[in-house]
Amino acid sequence: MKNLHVDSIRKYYDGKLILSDIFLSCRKGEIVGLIGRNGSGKSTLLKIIFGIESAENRFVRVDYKVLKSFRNSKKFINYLPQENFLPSEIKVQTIIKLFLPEKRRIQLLRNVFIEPLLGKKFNVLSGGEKRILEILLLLNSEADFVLLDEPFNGVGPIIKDLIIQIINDEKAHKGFIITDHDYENVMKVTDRIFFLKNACLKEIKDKEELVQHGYLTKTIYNNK
Ligand SMILES: Nc1ncnc2c1ncn2[C@@H]1O[C@H](COP(=O)(O)OP(=O)(O)OP(=O)(O)O)[C@@H](O)[C@H]1O
Repeated sequence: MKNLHVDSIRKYYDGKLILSDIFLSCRKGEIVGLIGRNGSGKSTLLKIIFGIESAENRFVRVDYKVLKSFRNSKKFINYLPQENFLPSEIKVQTIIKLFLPEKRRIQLLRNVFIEPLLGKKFNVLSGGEKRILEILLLLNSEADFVLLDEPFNGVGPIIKDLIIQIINDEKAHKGFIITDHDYENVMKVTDRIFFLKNACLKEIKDKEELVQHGYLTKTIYNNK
C-alpha cells in the first residue's frame, strides 16, 4: 500500500513562523482533510508538499522514495491550486490531449459532464465547469496522491456532490489531501481531519472541536 509521508516541515514568511515541524501522512485509499482559519498556512503546506514553495525544512517521501524537489514529486503527487491553472485560450479537447497520456484520455473524453464542453475554450466555461475539468484531469493523471486546495470554492451544491462522488470513485486508486472552508463537505468526504493553528497541526474528531479551536462560533455551530 503506497504511503505519502510528510515530516519536519518548517516555514517562515518575513520572519514569522507559518509552519512548525509539521508531520502528516496519507495512504493510498485515504482522504485526509485540512481545516484552518484564513491565513493559517494550509495552501503554503500543500505547495511545500508538492515542491513549488520553498521551506526552511522539508522532508517528503512516497514509500521509500524521498522527493527532494518538484521534479521528483510531480510523478507521484498532483496538485489543484486555489486559482484556475489551465490555459484559457485552448479548447477543452486539446487541453485533455496536452495533460493526459493517450491511454488515460478515453474515459474523460466520454464523461457525460465533459463531452458537451469539448469544443469550448477554457475561458468560456463557467466557474463550476472549470473546477470539474481541472479536478477530473488531476484524478485521471498517473499520480498516486492528489492535493486539492479549495475544490468546493465557488461551485454550487450539485457540482459539490459531483466532486465528492468523483473523489470517492477514485479513492481506491489514490490518496487525497483536501483543504476547503466548506468544512461540512470536507468532514463528509474525509477519513481523518487535521486542524492547522499557530503553525501546528492537530487531529480533530468532530465539529465541536472546531468551536474549541476558534474556527466556528457557538452561534454558527448551534444553528447548523
Ligand atoms: N509569498 C508570500 N510572502 C509572504 N507571506 C506569504 C506569502 N504567501 C503566503 N503568505 C502568508 O502566509 C500566511 C499563510 O498563507 P496561506 O495562503 O498558506 O494561508 P491559508 O490557510 O491557505 O489561507 P486561506 O484559507 O485564506 O486560503 C498568510 O499570513 C499569508 O499572508
